[in-house]
Amino acid sequence: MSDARPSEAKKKSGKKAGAMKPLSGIDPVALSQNRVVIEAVEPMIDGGRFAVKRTENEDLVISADIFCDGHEKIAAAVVYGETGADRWSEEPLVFVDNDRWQATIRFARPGPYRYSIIAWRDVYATWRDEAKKKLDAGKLTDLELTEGRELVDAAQEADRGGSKEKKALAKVSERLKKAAEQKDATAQYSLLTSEETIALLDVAGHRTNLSRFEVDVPVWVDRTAAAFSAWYELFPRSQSGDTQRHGTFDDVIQRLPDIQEMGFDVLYFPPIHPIGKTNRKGKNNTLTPDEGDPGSPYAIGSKDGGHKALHPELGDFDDFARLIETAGSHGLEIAIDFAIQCSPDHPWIKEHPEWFDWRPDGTIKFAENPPKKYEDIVNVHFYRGALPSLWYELRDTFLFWLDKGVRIFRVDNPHTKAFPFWEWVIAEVRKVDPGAIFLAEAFTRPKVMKRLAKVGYNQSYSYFTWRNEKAELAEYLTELTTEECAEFMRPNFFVNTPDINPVYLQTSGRPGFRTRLALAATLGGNYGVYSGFELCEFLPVPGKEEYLNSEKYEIRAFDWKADGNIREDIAFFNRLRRREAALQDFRSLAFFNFWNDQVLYYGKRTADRSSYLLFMVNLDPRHAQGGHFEVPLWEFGLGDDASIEAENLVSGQAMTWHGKVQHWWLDPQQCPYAVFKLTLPAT
Ligand SMILES: O=P(O)(O)O[C@H]1O[C@H](CO)[C@@H](O[C@H]2O[C@H](CO)[C@@H](O)[C@H](O)[C@H]2O)[C@H](O)[C@H]1O
Repeated sequence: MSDARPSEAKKKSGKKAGAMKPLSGIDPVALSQNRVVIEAVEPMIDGGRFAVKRTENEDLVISADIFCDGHEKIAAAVVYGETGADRWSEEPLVFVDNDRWQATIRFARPGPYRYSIIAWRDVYATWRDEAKKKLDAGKLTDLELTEGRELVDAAQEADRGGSKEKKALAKVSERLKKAAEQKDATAQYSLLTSEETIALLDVAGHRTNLSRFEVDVPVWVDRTAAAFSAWYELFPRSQSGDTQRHGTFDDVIQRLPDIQEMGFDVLYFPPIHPIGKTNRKGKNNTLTPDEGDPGSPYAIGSKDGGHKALHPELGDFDDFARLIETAGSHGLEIAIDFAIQCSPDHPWIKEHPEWFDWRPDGTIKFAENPPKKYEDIVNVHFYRGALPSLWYELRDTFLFWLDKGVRIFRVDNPHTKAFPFWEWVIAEVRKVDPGAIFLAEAFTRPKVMKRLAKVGYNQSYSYFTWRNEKAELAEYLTELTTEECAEFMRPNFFVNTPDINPVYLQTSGRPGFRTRLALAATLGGNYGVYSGFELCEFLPVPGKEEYLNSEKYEIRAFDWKADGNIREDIAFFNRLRRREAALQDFRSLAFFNFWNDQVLYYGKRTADRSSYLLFMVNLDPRHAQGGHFEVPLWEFGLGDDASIEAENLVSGQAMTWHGKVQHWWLDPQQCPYAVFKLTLPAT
């Protein structure tokens, strides 16, 4: 049973070993400690370079391939704790299949954590296994019992367990000795295999050939809102109800009950800072503004201040504080835009010329996101003279707004800024508030979007806005929910934005708005709506995805309860999201068969099936679509002919589906979606 140590082996062999100097430089004694292999650890991002993301109390299922040479038993555990903490916890890994082991852990509070895996040869379990086989074969000898007793004795010397366990072990050892003196094999065997002795050795016994996975895998834990939230975006200046009067924070306060009624969690504003005059844009993105045109709020900075100032016509910091507080009392958290760019009138340009990229003719290039041109703003530079002073100023700007009660930041165009800056500044802000949330507004190449999520962004804009067909929706959602990116990237499914008036919505009428709402609210953990969506606003600048008379360039007024609105649909889905746990886990998604390419059919569920929802969405806004579909009876352990209760959550009608194949019909003029809650029939 025991491993002969090299010196003992040499003594026993009686021969003189050759020159014991490794030619390869590899010390065989040190290497022999790595008998237990730990590999293919999941989840882990880029070898541990970036953190896996979870929310507070969300399951983190960890798995790894763990094995050892020979046939001996092994044991393994996840060790985990807060980054930098002195003491970590331990959770045993359980063998699954094919050398794969698994454990589930959770973290209760937002912050940085780490986990690793340890594994060892479990010589005591191996002894029990062999002793049992011999006992069953009637061949258990004194020798086996002696080996068992030696393991208990050796455990007393191990550097594990406390004085309580050591005392208990000494007692077991004493009892074993007595039984051995009395040649009582039965007593020895039952004591050596008793639950008490097993538990004692578990806590205090040697861990032979203990291996530790070489990486302490980082895990970032967010508050729940990072993964599950419904956003509503509005321009505060358009909330007065009068195009001739600039809206104020108090006007926004007046609108809070209305937004609460629709059930949103986050109320997000485009920039609320002073707006520059130089190169100001006029209505419909023209470069010839009329006197009195308010300009794009993204053209930040004027004589009234920059990123730490408020647009004077919106109100002052007292008004803003009142808005934050009142929003909170309506269950709404305020998110603001963080757009690192400057109007040519921004105070930074004079105060910190070194932060900008001056051209030989003494000008600064205006910003663009090809093919879009932003003639009214210039970008800062992130290196050279801007490093590190600009980085600290931006960090302090985030902290400034944290101090004002803002904890959610939608960051404009982060892919055009430096990745290292984001990694640094997000870490800095999280030191002050681990619950701060950053949403990356980057519509760019997939790998760039993923990198932003890896360096710390909690949420990401996505391509959802342009995925309309059944196959492309299923393919995109499958990627987001099942591939590696699901461990670190959380999309926010915006149905529209002030920059995106999707062609589908321009052409689909009210049914299309209801369809896109149903998809975003039920497929997305996070989803968002830009105001006007509830009114089915769709008028585009001809041939473009831009809204005609966009609020980006003028003050608008809306009748928020105009006929034909879809506020009830929005409220329905937001209520459902809050009530049904199945909708709160973005990844609990499965697509099922509906034999019609115009109907997307999918399910969301909790692990215990206590919340199990099915969704059918007609993607064709013009025609009724129907067909046969499969009821996932197998998910409940039922056969194809079994029955299941299905409650239609749209109509409230309860029904029983008998058998796996059923039929449904979706008329977009009536309702383009159906939602069913499944439960097993009462027995
Ligand atoms: O470039 P994106 O498509 O990611 O859009 C975001 O950033 C733009 C620049 O900040 C912003 O554009 C708006 O503001 C500009 C500066 O004032 C202005 O020139 C553009 O015409 C206007 O659309 C866009 O709104 C934002 O979402």
